[in-house]
Amino acid sequence: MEALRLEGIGKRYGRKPVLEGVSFSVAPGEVYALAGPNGSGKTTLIRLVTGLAFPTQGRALLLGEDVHKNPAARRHLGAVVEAPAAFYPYLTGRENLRMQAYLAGVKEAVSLGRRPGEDHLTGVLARLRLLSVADRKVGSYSLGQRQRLGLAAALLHRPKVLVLDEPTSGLDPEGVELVHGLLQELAREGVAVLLSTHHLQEVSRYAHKVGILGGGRLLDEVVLPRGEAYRLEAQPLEGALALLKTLPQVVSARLQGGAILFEGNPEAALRALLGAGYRVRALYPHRFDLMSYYQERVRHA
Ligand SMILES: Nc1ncnc2c1ncn2[C@@H]1O[C@H](COP(=O)(O)OP(=O)(O)OP(=O)(O)O)[C@@H](O)[C@H]1O
Repeated sequence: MEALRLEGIGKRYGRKPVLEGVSFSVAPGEVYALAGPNGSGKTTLIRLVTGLAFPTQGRALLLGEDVHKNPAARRHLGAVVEAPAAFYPYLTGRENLRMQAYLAGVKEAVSLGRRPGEDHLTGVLARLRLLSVADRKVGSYSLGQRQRLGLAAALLHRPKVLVLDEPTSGLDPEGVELVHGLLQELAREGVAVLLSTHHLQEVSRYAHKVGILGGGRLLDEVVLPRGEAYRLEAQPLEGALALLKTLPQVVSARLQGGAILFEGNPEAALRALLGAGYRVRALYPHRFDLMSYYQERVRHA
């Protein structure tokens, strides 16, 4: 089952539509990045997914449960929407997390002393490299430290879906790398991650899909190639594509701009095509440039 599913979701403020008919889904273990120019609706979408705003059309499902009809669906969710998250400045980072865990009913994080609960809290703090400041008052934290504490708080109850609005803004380069690494790790552990970002180059290293928003609509959804991708020009094109799709050594293949774009073993693909009598004009490695694609897509929207 999809971890997160949006069905034709939209939002109006008064008569002004801010978001219209957006549908997509995020599977467990998948990282979905939302991109789009300022004002395209990314934050609005994230507020809808987390139940902070109500849709004027469509619905958002977390593990099959409607977030707005059934607020308990949010037990599956970890989110950082407003940055920096609100903490008590006169309590330490650890105390703030312990209190949030208590309020959220995360039993394993509230037990005191050298018990497993404390280990869980310490583990989350360590993941965000906050152990050295964990026992300092949050009032003395830098913006980046507070932001990382916000992420730690979102992870306390081991959510199945993590939703983050611009998680790397305001972080230093090390903090940025830490967050990107952590998101990859969480995805490997099976968490579905939805994040909004302006940093396409960075997220394209590990995101599985990028949704491009423009003028309140989902303009495009790009599935990022994971393995080596190749571009192939062959005749007749449609037949060559059909043949490639039958090869076990080819992971995926599709048409793009009068050629075939595929992932898999190029030697096996070439051998099969020549063996079946296709004319192959060119075969070369393909580097997908998400930034150029995005700019092109937004310009022509
Ligand atoms: N409460 C509100 N009332 C009226 N209009 C709003 C409200 N919140 C957002 N908007 C409008 O909705 C549009 C989308 O805003 P949103 O913050 O979702 O965009 P964004 O893609 O997150 O932008 P950015 O990249 O600048 O963060 C904007 O035109 C904004 O002015």
